[in-house]
Amino acid sequence: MSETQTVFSNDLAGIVVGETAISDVQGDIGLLSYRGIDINELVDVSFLHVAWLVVFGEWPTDEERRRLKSFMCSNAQLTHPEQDLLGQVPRELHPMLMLQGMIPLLQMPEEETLGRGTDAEHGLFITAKISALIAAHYRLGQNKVILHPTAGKLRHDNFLTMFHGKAPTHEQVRMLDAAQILQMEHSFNAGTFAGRVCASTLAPIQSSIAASIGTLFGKLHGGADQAALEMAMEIGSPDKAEAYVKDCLANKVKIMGMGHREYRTVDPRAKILKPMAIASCQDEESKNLLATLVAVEEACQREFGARGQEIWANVEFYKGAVFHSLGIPPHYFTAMFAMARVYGYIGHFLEFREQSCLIRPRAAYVGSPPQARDQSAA
Ligand SMILES: CC(=O)SCCNC(=O)CCNC(=O)[C@H](O)C(C)(C)COP(=O)(O)OP(=O)(O)OC[C@H]1O[C@@H](n2cnc3c(N)ncnc32)[C@H](O)[C@@H]1OP(=O)(O)O
Ligand SMILES: O=C([O-])CC(=O)C(=O)O
Repeated sequence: MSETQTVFSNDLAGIVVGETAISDVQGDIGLLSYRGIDINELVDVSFLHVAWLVVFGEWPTDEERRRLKSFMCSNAQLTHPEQDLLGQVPRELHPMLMLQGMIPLLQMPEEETLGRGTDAEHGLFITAKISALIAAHYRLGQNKVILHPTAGKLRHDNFLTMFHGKAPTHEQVRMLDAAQILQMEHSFNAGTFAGRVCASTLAPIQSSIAASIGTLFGKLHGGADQAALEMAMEIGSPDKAEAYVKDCLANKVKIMGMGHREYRTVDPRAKILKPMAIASCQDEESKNLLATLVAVEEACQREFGARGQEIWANVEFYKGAVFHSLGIPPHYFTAMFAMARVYGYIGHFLEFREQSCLIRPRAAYVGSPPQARDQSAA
């Protein structure tokens, strides 16, 4: 056991627990970059190219692009055994629980086609399967047939077609690409950290990704996307937002999609997603939802301002409005988040394994002191 200074922290806020070269979250000034490139510059780049950059730290060559595209398409089709397994999953099970359960059951490919090692091959195989699992789970829940990807189509063109059963517009694909790029990676967030802890025991990549996905599910983390849009639906209209916010604050209820552990200003992803939501919410119902979200954000800022504090929307707040405009039901939002974040998880798994060590903190024991066993007791 190494001699280290004892630091006590329940929530690890502000504690540095490792190094990473994958992304940089500059919370004070609201900047996020992947591999040294600001997300504002990455948001319009091809989705799979950014994914490769996040995972491997360099842009793919032309040959790697070609191989990756075809690898993704061929694996975004569920095999018969995979379809049978998914068929056993209760239809009403939350998609995040379905993903966390299904990922370790996937049969990993034996051959390597991407030339980046077994862990990377398995990780990217899982990314392709996640999109297929989400679309198939949704369609089974709708009593519809499972659809397969079409070779040559863009990744999210295929996904939206497999989900809805009809081809999306070019604009919808572009919007989903951008939203997914924005969610791809975020340093040592809870889900990624859980995956690193799992990787630290030398568990395989599918265990690490499943651990991350289980952690992403909670409402204080990735699950806030579903919760934020459902909150707007429950509030119903912008004029009721102020009373809702006051009531939450009076009862110490957190407002979903607001606040962040690292950002002390607006989350740079929310800054991009808000105008996207404004552009995409066109029908009356979507416009009302969006106006309700805006009213919640403003009411939060007024209430916190009155106490001399600040609060800002995070990535989750307006993302739901964008997904809603793409016809994605709220309980699939977090699974869509996982579908993007998994590239970050893979990058961290590969990075961590380069300098692997067991992560095992210490606890302050506060139970009864150890006692000698009463020998007279039976
Ligand atoms: C992808 C992601 O994971 S982004 C985050 C998604 N999560 C959410 O949107 C859930 C809502 N937000 C929250 O619960 C929090 O802001 C968190 C969990 C994200 C960050 O929490 P922490 O860093 O622990 O901040 P903390 O909870 O200490 O907040 C500081 C103060 O602001 C308050 N606060 C922070 N966020 C909120 C919120 N959303 N609603 C109401 N009050 C809030 C806290 O109650 C606390 O007040 P206090 O000092 O009077 O006790
Ligand atoms: O970093 C965090 O704590 C949460 C977050 O924004 C993310 O995971 O994208």
